Amino acid sequence: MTKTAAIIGGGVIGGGWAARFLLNGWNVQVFDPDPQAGRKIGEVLDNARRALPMLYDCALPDEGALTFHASIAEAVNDADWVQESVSERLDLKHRVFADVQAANPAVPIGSSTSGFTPSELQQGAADPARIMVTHPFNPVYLLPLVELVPSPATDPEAVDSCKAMLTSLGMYPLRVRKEIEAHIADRLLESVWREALWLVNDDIATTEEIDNAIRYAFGLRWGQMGLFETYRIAGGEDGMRHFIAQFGPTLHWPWSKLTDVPDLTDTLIDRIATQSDAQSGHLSIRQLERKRDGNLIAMMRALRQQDNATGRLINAHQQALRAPLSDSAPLISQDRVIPVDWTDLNGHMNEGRYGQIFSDAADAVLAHVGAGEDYIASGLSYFTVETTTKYLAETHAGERVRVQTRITEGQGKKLRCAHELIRAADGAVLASCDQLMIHVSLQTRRSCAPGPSVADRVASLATLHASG
Ligand SMILES: NC(=O)C1=CN([C@@H]2O[C@H](COP(=O)(O)OP(=O)(O)OC[C@H]3O[C@@H](n4cnc5c(N)ncnc54)[C@H](O)[C@@H]3O)[C@@H](O)[C@H]2O)C=CC1
Ligand SMILES: C[N+](C)(C)CC(=O)CC(=O)[O-]
Repeated sequence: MTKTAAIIGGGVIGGGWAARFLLNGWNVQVFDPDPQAGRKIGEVLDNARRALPMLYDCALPDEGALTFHASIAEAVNDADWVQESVSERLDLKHRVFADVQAANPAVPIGSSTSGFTPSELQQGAADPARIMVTHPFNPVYLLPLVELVPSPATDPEAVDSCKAMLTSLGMYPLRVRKEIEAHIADRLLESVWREALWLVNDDIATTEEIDNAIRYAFGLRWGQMGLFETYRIAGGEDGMRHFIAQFGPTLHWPWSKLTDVPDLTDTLIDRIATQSDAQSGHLSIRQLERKRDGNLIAMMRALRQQDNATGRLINAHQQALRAPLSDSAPLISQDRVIPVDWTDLNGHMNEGRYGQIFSDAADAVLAHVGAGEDYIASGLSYFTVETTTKYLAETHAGERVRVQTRITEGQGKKLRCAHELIRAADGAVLASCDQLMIHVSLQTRRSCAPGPSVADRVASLATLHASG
């Protein structure tokens, strides 16, 4: 049955949560007194619809229904999960929890708070056991981390089910073992932010120079290895011990101003805002969001290829999402969205990627007939010996497509597939590919007859496709 999330507070973060839930098939019920909330969430959702499906090589679940409600009680009434994302004020959050628990006493509540501890959030609550911190990162629909912070009063079962729920949304719940203000990640971000404010305040660097220092170097390192693994390598062959021996003493040198914070005077705020306008003011926030999303997708897809960190998480989520093929005529061998890194300077999908999608389609067909990973590990496989591709219409990033495949020849060593790439929106045929594969032994690297079960599966699908 479709699950329902109530989002209380539909700003930057509530909108991101709404998109994450909706695009993973949940219904979403929003309460936010801001008359602009519907428009703002709609715009975030448009960006999310464009971005999130591009991360995967298969289709996401059908989108859930989004509704707006006139009160907290109405929004949470039948909800399976409540995500509180109101402004960062403890009194406001307490009032929201009171209203939620009066309307739906059993529902678990996650708070997006950047800094409050769960114990602080639970003060005065009717049922503290249902309340925990689930702190996400912007954009919530793309970045997987959620800091999951219970207090000793939080029900451990509610924490376990929250963990499972977040995983099913493709997120990475990091269970924070001891509650602390600003959790783990924001403590780290705060350090960099404070140091950066000093650098601008002391007129040592502009906002753009600081951003360049991050994005041309350690920002790239952090995205795939974090801090400690990176510094282990920086220690050379002797690793962390050598790193600390060399850079330990510098901790006592004046390399940081973190013991102190600059006053946010009007002059400093003006300087930061003016420099930031000069750096990025030519783009609207929505344009910046789209630029950010495209970069994030390209980086995360690269990490998928390496099966590393966030990439490994997305690969595992895709395994859970991918529906098995059924013996239809034709087979639906691919159902996906064209990702942003598949397009070229002409602004459409590059011809090399047609080869990729038809190759992925063939892999799906081979797995379906029993010639997948285990079969290949046993020393048998198919090699492609000929393809003829016709490019019939342009395809663009963000478009949902499917590949329909018929087995047109399936006797002996030969397996011939006729693939058609179809645009989901209007059924237009975008390309076709005739692909001949020959069964081989991976020991001799020469052709040989397939195993009996694979031969039977291929032959029976060829018969089905000849008649269907
Ligand atoms: N902006 C960020 O980068 C991040 C923020 N957070 C946390 O998420 C929470 C929300 O922050 P943002 O989305 O940035 O703020 P925001 O200002 O964009 O959105 C807050 C929303 O709460 C609504 N609101 C105010 N009172 C309300 C009430 N009584 N009931 C329902 N809605 C109400 C406002 O109308 C507004 O739309 C905060 O706790 C913040 O610390 C967490 C991660 C990142
Ligand atoms: C600035 N911030 C403290 C609100 C940041 C966060 O909480 C997480 C993020 O997305 O950077």
